[in-house]
Amino acid sequence: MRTWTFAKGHGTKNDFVIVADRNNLVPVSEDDVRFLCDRRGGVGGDGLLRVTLASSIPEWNGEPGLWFMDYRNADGSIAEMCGNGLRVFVRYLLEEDLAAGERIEVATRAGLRSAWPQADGSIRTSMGAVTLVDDEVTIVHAGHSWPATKVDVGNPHAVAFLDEQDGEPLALGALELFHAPAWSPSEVFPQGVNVEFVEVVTDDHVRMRVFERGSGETLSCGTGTVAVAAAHLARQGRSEGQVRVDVPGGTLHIEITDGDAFITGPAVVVAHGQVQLPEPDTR
Ligand SMILES: N[C@@H](CCC[C@H](N)C(=O)O)C(=O)O
Repeated sequence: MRTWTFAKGHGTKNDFVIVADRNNLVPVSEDDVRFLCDRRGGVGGDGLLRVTLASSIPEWNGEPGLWFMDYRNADGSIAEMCGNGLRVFVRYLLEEDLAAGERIEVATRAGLRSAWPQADGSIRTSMGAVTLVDDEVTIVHAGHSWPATKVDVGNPHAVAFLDEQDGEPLALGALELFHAPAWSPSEVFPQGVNVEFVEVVTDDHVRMRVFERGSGETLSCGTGTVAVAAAHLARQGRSEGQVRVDVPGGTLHIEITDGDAFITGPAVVVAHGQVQLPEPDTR
């Protein structure tokens, strides 16, 4: 039996198990991640955030004195970036006195990201460049089809805007039945994809639901809100602007600029504890 210390946090109810392993000494298997994220058999979360020094990560070849956000989806898969996870990661660093200051830099698989804790308790983060890919894709499932825009936010997204023909916006019961493989055909998204369904409120305000690669439907996806904001502005012929994005778990404020994107939103650590991981042959 392995006993690990963990914390639990969330950003707009996109929730994460947080495990610190300063020198990256304790291996974490896909089974371990699935166990930790299991809402009935484990701690429960949409993903795992491992806090480790960038200098201990062989794939990181940037500045060494930073903390590295090692993010895993609930199914154990590795993702390049997690927008909500980044704010929660920074909240954890602050609370554990592992970082301080007006600007905190974090190493991630998608590169260096910055965070600015705000006076109101929210955290603003940089998300890097957003790329809208020209070729439109079609998401097809159970008799419905939606044109979608491919957006890269360090990780892959397909953004579909709903209209009247879809019935009551964002209340399509059928969405509950979706599974990621149904709308991530391997020839279009060989690495899988996160899919956002969007209802437009105004030119600067949208609502969305998201089905995340490796986690299923979640109550929020930070990179997804950035993808949606960029696609929403592009439909208006704009490449920059600010968009309020409502997700089932709350609201995030997105700013798209030339060459960077920013998320401002809440991030909290809600629990600390110890968890006993089963040995591989006793799961
Ligand atoms: N919830 C995250 C995104 C997590 C990774 C995603 N599921 C993927 O596989 O790309 C966010 O807040 O951005």
